[in-house]
Amino acid sequence: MSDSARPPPNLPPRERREGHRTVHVAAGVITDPRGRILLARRTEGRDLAGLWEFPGGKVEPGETPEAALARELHEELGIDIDVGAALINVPQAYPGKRLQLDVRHVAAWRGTPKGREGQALAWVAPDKLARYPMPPADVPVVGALLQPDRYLVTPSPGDDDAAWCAQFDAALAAGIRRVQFRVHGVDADRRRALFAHAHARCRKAGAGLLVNGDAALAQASGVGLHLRAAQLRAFDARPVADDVTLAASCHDDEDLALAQALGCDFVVLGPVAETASHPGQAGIGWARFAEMRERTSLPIYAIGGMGPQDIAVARRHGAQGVAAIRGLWSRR
Ligand SMILES: Nc1nc2c([nH]c(=O)n2[C@H]2C[C@H](O)[C@@H](COP(=O)(O)OP(=O)(O)OP(=O)(O)O)O2)c(=O)[nH]1
Ligand SMILES: [Mg+2]
Repeated sequence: MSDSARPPPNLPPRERREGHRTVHVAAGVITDPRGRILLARRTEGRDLAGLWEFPGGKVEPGETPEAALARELHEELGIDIDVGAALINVPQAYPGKRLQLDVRHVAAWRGTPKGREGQALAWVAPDKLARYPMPPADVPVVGALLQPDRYLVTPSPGDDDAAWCAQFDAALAAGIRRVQFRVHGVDADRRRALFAHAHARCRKAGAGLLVNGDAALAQASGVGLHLRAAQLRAFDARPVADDVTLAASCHDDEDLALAQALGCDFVVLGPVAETASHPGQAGIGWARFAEMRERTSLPIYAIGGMGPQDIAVARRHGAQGVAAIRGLWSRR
């Protein structure tokens, strides 16, 4: 191999060996007045045949993703569209290629969608999307459509449990809908009381609650379980029932693979940036985050120095959104 043909050395080993090319694809979330979403079934003879996808196709050289989406939806469905807000851009490794799946909302459309290339179409209610088998890159897309973009991890209460409870309520009032209960440095009675508060308030707000590390408490109280990275190696099967939310903290490719194998619903990956709790310790950065995201088919929250202001950049790197303690804990 000549020097000029050699891929850049900063790519991880697998990509370097296989010399993956990147394919940019623009796809659209088309919603009807009843809130149903249009899926198309990939036809026989193509890659990922038989799987359901968000309509769209490859961005041609020199074309913007917006123009590509409008062109593809005209060609494939016979509709004219106005491109809306970006939903998520998912980097995903497929055999022999790297996909960048750039998904936009379709703000408005004219015409009646038809499968002009022989593909089956389905209008699917959001809560039924999981019934449609999809390519790996679409799992984070469905996550971005259905699940919260912020995941609050509770701080420890120090010596003021009342203030902790008040701030917990303020976070829910500010729109937090997914919470990991994690408190250190309190005895069992205080912990029980703080958990009871969190549990009652989340139920009332319709927020999902997960407890850090404690499978028994999760089972007994009917909340989700968030596994610490070290716990990923302690289980060889999903430690809670299928209808109980399971999540995990991940730091590297091996953690991500274990979390996916255990059947996690989502994971947290980082630290992406430097955090107040580990000053001077650099994060992995967005490029590395996206690289790890490529080999996982799960919604992934970015953690480490994150706050609401980072959600947009997180989505551009394939993240579900951000997870944080300080960055999401309301300041009164
Ligand atoms: N449109 C679309 N493609 C997806 C999704 N998820 C996913 O992995 N893909 C992959 C499948 C393909 O490898 C690639 C899209 O390429 P494609 O072959 O459909 O491209 P195209 O519509 O331009 O059609 P073609 O003429 O090149 O066959 O992206 C999705 O939700 N929508
Ligand atoms: Mg297509």
